[in-house]
Amino acid sequence: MSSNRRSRNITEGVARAPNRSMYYAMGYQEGDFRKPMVGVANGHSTITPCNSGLQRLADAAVEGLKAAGANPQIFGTPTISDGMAMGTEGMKYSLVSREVISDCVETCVGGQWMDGVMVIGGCDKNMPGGMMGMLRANVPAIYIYGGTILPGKYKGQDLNIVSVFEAVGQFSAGKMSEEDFCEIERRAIPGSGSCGGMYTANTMSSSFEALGMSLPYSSTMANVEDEVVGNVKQAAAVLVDAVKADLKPRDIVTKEAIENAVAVIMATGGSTNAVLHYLAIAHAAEVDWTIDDFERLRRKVPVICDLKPSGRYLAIDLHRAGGIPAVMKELLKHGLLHGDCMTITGRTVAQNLAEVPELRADQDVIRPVTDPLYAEGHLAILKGNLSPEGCVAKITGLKNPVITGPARVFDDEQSALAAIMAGKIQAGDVMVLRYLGPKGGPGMPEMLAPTGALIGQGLGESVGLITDGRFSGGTWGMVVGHVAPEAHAGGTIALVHEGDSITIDAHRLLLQLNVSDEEIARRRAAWTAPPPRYTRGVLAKFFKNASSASTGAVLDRLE
Ligand SMILES: CC(C)(O)[C@@H](O)C(=O)O
Ligand SMILES: [Mg+2]
Repeated sequence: MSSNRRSRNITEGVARAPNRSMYYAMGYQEGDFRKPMVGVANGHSTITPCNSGLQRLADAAVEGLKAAGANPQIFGTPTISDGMAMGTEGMKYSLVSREVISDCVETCVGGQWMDGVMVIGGCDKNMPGGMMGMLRANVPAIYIYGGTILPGKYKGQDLNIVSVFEAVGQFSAGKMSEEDFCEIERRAIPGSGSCGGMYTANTMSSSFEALGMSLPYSSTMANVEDEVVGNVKQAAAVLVDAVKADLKPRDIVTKEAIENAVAVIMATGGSTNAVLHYLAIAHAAEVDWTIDDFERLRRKVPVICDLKPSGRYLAIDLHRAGGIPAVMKELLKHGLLHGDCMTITGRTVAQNLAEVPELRADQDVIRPVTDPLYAEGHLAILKGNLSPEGCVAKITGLKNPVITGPARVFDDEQSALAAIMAGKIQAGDVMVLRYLGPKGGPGMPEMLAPTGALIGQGLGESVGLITDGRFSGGTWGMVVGHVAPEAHAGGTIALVHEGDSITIDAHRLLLQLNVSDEEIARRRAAWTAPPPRYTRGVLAKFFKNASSASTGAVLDRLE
């Protein structure tokens, strides 16, 4: 056992007799105090299908760690369900839960002097929250993704959660029968596992393989399949080896590793949330990374995976086509990954990929770099007088990459959704959803309800939507999120009047309010910040401490 065994701080020496005595109650025997103590951050929860299949993984983790000669210590991490909270006040707690999870991991690992930790999660924020906690604690660690969900089935159609959000728009526009609407609602989510497209959960899990912090093939497994249990057992042995080698997360999560992760996110068409989360992950890792780094990578890395929301396939189809290793092998072959990055396996990216077969000819989920879906990445950083700090848009596959139109201004999500459902939003409009940022929301909620309804009504290509809030990984269309500075911080988005002309230009990466500087200055002089929506509890803490979306909306930026 390497000299770095941190747990000796709580278990060795005469003075630690009272501390040790507590461990005997946990079944420790004399010899156990020389073994590494490894935490298992168990995200199991019956709140949501994303996390309802995790207990058997936590049980396998305990078994695997004991077999590898470690003392496992299970502790819980919470989750909320983005899919259940979407469109409600509850969605304000979604990004907050990222911070709560990272605090849980950091607190338990630090408080108990753990020698290593395995974090097991499912829903969207579990992954970034777990990674941030692992990086802050910086003891040998591995991430276990609970696994994606299988598709629901109806009338020969593969269904997933985004099918239901889009059905709301179709049904409200009279484009779907009530029977179909109700059947889609009932059948879209067939069991446990995280949302099935390349939405936020699968985006973050896939990127962790590229980051080097989870095992090859693990990020696209289906939760209901037995292979996820085998992955946990293998991960337990790998983690104990990493503890012995003192291989810590910050030895792995370097700037080059983050570039690998972002390259895979671009190649797979991943969620806009990845921008926010990798700004936060880089901050936790003390890696020098800014919002402009995404644009540098976007220009280099093509979209080579045909995945929902804007493509055809689900994460399970990607798994069956070769998984993230197949994507990484294709990118490495074309010099789009750093092959020398160390990974949790103790081997480099290139060594991990050496045995991975070339792209199979019998699949069309993953395309060769030489014949991509889109020659450049999809996650673009737009700037302009509406978002001088930068904001995020998915810009591939847009029929109308440039839109200039009258602003339709809403200071909350519910009134915007009501306007869409009532048919009050027309083609050519640019919806402005504001006071939904990190402070204004607070909690920077995701806007899948309005964007899904626009798609369902067939307005996804003709109506622009900008917000200082976020989007779900299931969002696509002419939508721009993370506008910064946010309205509550006095950003220009707060000064937009109904009917103002706004331009969203995906070619020039521009988000512009077409009003004179003098008029904007006059409006700014007259603007005052509204009072905080919450004055107690986690939302008040988030309001007080959250940094701008352009720096990850983190709570521990001291400068
Ligand atoms: C409900 C979804 C699709 O999981 C969304 O929350 C996301 O961010 O992807
Ligand atoms: Mg989400």
